[in-house]
Amino acid sequence: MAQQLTQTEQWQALADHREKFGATHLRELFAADPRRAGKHTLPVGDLTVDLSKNLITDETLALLVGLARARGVEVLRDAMFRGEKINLTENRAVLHVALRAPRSEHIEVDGQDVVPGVHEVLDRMAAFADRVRSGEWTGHAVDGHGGKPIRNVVNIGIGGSDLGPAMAYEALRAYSDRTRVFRFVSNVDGADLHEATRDLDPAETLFIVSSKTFTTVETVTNATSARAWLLAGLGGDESAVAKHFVAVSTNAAEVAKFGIDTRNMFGFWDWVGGRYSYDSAIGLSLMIAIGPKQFREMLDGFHTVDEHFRTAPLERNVPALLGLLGVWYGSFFDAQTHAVLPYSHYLSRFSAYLQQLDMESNGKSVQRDGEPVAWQTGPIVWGTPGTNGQHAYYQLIHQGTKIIPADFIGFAEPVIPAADPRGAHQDMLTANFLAQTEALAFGKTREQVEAEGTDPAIVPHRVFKGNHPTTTILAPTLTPSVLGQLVALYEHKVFTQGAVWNINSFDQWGVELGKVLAKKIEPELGAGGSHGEHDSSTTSLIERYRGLRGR
Ligand SMILES: O=P(O)(O)OC[C@H]1O[C@](O)(CO)[C@@H](O)[C@@H]1O
Repeated sequence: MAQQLTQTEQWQALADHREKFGATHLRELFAADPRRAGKHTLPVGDLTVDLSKNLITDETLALLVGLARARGVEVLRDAMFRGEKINLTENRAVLHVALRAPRSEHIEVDGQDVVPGVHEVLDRMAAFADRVRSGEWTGHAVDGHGGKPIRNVVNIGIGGSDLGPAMAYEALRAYSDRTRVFRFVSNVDGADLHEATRDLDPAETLFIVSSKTFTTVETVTNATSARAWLLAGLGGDESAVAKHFVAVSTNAAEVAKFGIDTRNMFGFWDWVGGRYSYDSAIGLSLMIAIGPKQFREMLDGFHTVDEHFRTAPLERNVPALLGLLGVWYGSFFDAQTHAVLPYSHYLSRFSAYLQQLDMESNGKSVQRDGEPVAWQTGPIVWGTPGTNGQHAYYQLIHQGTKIIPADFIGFAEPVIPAADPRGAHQDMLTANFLAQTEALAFGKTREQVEAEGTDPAIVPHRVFKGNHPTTTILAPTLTPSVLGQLVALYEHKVFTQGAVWNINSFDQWGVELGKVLAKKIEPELGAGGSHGEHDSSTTSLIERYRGLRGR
């Protein structure tokens, strides 16, 4: 049995340090060291990451790095990059880093170099994307007329087969082909597919059915309904499917069973986890949107941070340090959540994407050997773009009773065209971005409030205690490469935490039970459906539902 995290001398040292740290305020830490910001600001790729507004001293970081070493973060990291099967419960390698490895690299799984296969698929994707983008790939010919060029691309997938491409499309919308419509359907609620297709011409629509397993009920249900919609719109000719459906999957047999020609399938591998997959063929919709060249720039951005994570000493290894800060707050400050607050409207889906990446990876309570953990694991991840959040929930972060460590992500240059006068909003956006972390760190004292002549009865309400920890990530502008860098940063942060906590960040058994029960309940909802064995609450809700539906 591995040594228990909380029994290690490094953990004990951190616990002692936390006791001494007490209520030390960021005001004191900054006052004591004029070089604090410079000392705790680190570059990675195009990103500048300022850790100085965290509740840390040099000693904290040294102790956290010591813990990471003792927990074998570097050892596990190197095993991942070597293609070892570190996903123990599924006996799989974890090689999303191979998806963005240059052609010249060699990474082996079971003695086979996987990099050539990665590039072969990327090349096929690029050729296909170019054909769609140029209008060479046309839809089904109807009534003797030639097929129409594809104007609408609808990705059907869920979880990792949706959140990544949907987030990245939003993020890189400004780099996308604006003459085409891109939509992402995930929810089995028929409203999703209905809204995504109601104004589209089937003759101009391409569906990309994205599913690693190709057995996910939501995706198969939506794809089946999409095919029915297509055929209804194109005169029922089954041969239309080949022109309007392509698949992205690891499961050729299921793709064929569904009726998609496997020549129109783009593959990936079992060593790519769903939530780590949007830089694989799962990103096909994104590649059609932004073009192969910019897609590859995004992959290069990922690779830059992969190399940093692989080679930088832990003391200066940004994703590792971000992960360690999460360990520090989760276990020593009782932080339950972690906010990610991007100051870019284009990153509106970023936190939703990170929710799966982080919470599906590290929402675990047993260790790699199956023993229960006796420490906190992954946080609740949430957030929306600033400045909107400032007018909604920031009140609680500033003056509530909870500690909410937060990442603030901002950009110097706006992405909208230079000629657009609304680019001038950027200074206001950035002023808010900077003001918030300053306010959160330093707050406003009773003395300051009183000195403003505030009514004494109101004074306590206007005090900001400050000392709320934040990390600031600043990039020149949001490009495909920078997006890749940001995502890789969080992937490796999550990895680091999983290694420290000794959990398997690469399986997701916690999603299974609900799926199994839903399968059992579904037939019970229909007219004459038998009553299965359930608790009294579930049984009466099933009955109420049937009553409401007149069954
Ligand atoms: O790509 P698939 O196989 O349809 O799976 C979709 C998603 O379902 C899950 O398995 C569970 O929610 C995710 O991990 C995955 O991203």
